Amino acid sequence: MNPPAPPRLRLAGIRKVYPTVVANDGIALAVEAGEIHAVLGENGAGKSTLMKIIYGAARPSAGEMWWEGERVEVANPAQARALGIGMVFQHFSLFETLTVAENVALALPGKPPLSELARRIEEVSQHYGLPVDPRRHVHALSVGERQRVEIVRCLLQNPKLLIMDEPTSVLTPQAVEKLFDTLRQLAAEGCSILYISHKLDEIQALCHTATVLRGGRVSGHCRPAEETPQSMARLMTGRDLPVCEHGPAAAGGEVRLRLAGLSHASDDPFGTDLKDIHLDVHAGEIVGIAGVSGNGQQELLRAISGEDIIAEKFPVQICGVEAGRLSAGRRRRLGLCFVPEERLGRGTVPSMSLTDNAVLTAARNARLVHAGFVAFGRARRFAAECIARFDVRCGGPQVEAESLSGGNLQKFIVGREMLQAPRVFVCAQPTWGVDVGAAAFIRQAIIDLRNRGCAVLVVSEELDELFEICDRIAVMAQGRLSPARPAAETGVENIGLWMSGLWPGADGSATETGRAAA
Ligand SMILES: Nc1ncnc2c1ncn2[C@@H]1O[C@H](COP(=O)(O)OP(=O)(O)OP(=O)(O)O)[C@@H](O)[C@H]1O
Repeated sequence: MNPPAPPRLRLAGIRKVYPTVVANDGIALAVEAGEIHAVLGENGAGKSTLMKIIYGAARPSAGEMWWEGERVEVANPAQARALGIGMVFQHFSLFETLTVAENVALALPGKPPLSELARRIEEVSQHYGLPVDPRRHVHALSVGERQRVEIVRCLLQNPKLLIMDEPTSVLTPQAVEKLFDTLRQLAAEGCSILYISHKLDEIQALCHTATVLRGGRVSGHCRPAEETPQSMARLMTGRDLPVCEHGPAAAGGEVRLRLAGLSHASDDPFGTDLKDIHLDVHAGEIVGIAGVSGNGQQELLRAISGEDIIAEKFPVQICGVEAGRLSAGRRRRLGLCFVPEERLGRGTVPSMSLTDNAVLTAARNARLVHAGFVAFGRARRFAAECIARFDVRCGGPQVEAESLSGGNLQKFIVGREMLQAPRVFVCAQPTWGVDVGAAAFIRQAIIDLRNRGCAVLVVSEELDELFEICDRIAVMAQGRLSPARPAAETGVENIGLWMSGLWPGADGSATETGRAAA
């Protein structure tokens, strides 16, 4: 009898030390051909670091990697690709001004003629049900289409192992289903898949096996189909998931944020113009905005936060002040705090420390400036309080924002804004990339903020999240906003229908019922 084939990938004793943290510590892992293997763990558990080591994008401090029975050292991604390892990153790595085919050409060895490449792209995209037009420019593609390009680019190299780091955070539920079909087909053809996600129901639906990391070490293995999301969360965190406590909103709070016929043309030729948006958010309530991204949410958030100054004062009113022409700083002084969707670059300056990043938005509200000078002691204490209260796993207030794992940076930004005791809190995608325990914590913190009388506006693509925390929900489609309905009086299906722009009175002008409901 032949001895069993060695696993496709085997890791032994992988260790990675960063200056302030041991990100991976003695990690062992084996993946067989055709296996879809999840890597689970809280934010900062070391998942992305481990994937980068396998893909040659980070060098381990110690440990061994075996590929189909052979000991290998992967010094860079080109070597990983030559072995047959492909990776789709959490953040896209495409050049927007190039076409799909040109982007793909950049990742392939040699210089295949573009016409030949276009034919191969079409072949692969047809075979795996991933429609992609090789001639289109990337800037004109939706996020779902861009992700298909990333996957097709990997598949053209016939990978034997595909690594996917949180691939579904930007996808609609329908696109997730399609992606899963593709991944199942790949696995059936013998490709191994390493899959990272915080969405435990997705892991259950897709993955055959799972390795759980905690604090950089392997804390367990499981078969997701035999677990529940709760039991997997317990394996990751060592405790039960908290349940959100959400009572009814206090009635009769004053209007803190009013959008009064807000129209605004987007600066971006591929952006969405805002069209006659009406909405009131009262003290002591949470209003959610649902919708597929790219329907004007970014433009709306920019118009509210002051990143975009609009033509007139009255369409944006914050705490009774007509604020449409005020700068972002002046709006913050009125009591507005804001969490943008993009963590690095807009939410924080990547190369600055957490303390300095705290000063950037909390200087006035948290009194971090005294007599015109930054009070660094206070700023450090503020950042340290944020780290402690929001359980931000990092080396301390002095570390650079870019050294935090995605979820921990999100917790820091949300904490920094909430600790300023906002009167109006506007938050985009509050739990993007955040682990289940931290997501429950952030949702409860938003509810507590509302219970203390803050007016809260949450923009999220996750309908379950909106239904869990919001008092009223509106939908954004093609630059328009539907009436906001009490969450208890509507359902996922109804909101899903409205996402295509089909709400009562959606004929181009806000209706009286719409305005009354808003
Ligand atoms: N370039 C870096 N420099 C310093 N520390 C880093 C760097 N990259 C990661 N770390 C640290 O290593 C630890 C593990 O981070 P990693 O990104 O692997 O976690 P993760 O499990 O992928 O988290 P998330 O789910 O939030 O993405 C974290 O404490 C992080 O702060």
